[in-house]
Amino acid sequence: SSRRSLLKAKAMDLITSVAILPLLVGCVGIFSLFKLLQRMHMKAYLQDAVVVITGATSGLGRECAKVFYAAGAKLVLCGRNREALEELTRELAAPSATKAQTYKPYAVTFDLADPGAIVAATAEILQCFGHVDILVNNAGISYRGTITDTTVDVDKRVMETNYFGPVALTKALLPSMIERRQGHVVVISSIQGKISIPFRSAYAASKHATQAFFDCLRAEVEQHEIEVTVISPGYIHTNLSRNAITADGSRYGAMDETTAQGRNPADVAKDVLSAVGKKKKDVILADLLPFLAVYLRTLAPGLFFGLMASRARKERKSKDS
Ligand SMILES: NC(=O)C1=CN([C@@H]2O[C@H](COP(=O)(O)OP(=O)(O)OC[C@H]3O[C@@H](n4cnc5c(N)ncnc54)[C@H](OP(=O)(O)O)[C@@H]3O)[C@@H](O)[C@H]2O)C=CC1
Ligand SMILES: CCCCCCCCCCCCCCCC(=O)OCC(=O)COP(=O)(O)O
Repeated sequence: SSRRSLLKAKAMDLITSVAILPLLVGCVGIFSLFKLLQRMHMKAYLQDAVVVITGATSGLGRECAKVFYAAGAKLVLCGRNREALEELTRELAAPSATKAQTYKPYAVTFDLADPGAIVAATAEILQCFGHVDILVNNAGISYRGTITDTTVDVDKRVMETNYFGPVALTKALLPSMIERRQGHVVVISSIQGKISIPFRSAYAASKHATQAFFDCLRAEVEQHEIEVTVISPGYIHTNLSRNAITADGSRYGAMDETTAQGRNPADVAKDVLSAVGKKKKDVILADLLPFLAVYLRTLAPGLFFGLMASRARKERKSKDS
């Protein structure tokens, strides 16, 4: 009887391996096919798409310009510094390995903190290629300071650049997207649009407002076939901390260690391209700790606020010593 049960066990092994193997092969095959179709769809979506990128003069915006250009997008590059935009255009025109058909970008210069300039810029943007398919609201400034020392003018400046500017530009471009029943609004927010850390009040507030506004927009424009993607990166190695403003409105001017140790902007730009190509709705591009912090804020707010208070105490102490 022991021989019979051994045979039975062997037969069972054979049956399960015969059944599991094709199942595994099938799953891998379906997954690969799904990935291939996704890549093909992404390629078709980005090739010839008219993409407007704000803050294209440096950092993440500049790298986004490179990846969207290489994907065959028709770019409208925005920033305040015309020379930097022209230099980028020359760099993009240099021979590269891309197989996609590429197009010479247009440059539109305007200050996002100036509502009048946004109206004029919108007309110029729409004239470049006749319409806009994808708007990447990337431009932004950061801030460092204590709430008690910071003038309300500084709060407003950060809000104007990071929140009212993108909101005004989006509102100005939306009617033409709605009319075509086609469009995609992307916004580069921050992990600080989901959690608030000490000495970043104006910046975190502007990014929380951004998250809220574009979440509302997503729901409202779904009926017009318009996509909305909110991207929340963690630290990136750019000039963000150097360009940050302080409590009295002066430039911070230093490269913080957190920024210096941040992700390579070229890698983040690839993730942005992928999120846009896949029409993702909300994406966090950060390391494990900030990622967990977002969940801690929701699941155990008391603990999160305690950690932030201790962070504030430590930072104040290290500044005083
Ligand atoms: N670096 C980081 O750690 C992180 C960055 N982010 C976000 O990424 C985005 C890009 O920042 P990043 O590349 O890091 O920083 P950079 O300082 O390198 O780039 C900021 C860009 O925004 C533009 N800009 C700033 N103010 C204005 C304005 N008033 N009008 C028009 N353009 C303006 C700048 O253009 P100009 O040449 O005119 O100054 C520049 O191109 C920002 O929204 C930032 O909040 C999010 C998470 C982390
Ligand atoms: C279950 C365990 C959870 C542990 C959580 C511990 C909490 C740790 C706090 C981590 C804080 C991360 C802050 C990340 C901030 C960030 O990435 O900001 C991106 C920016 O926008 C950077 O701008 P800045 O001007 O501040 O350089």
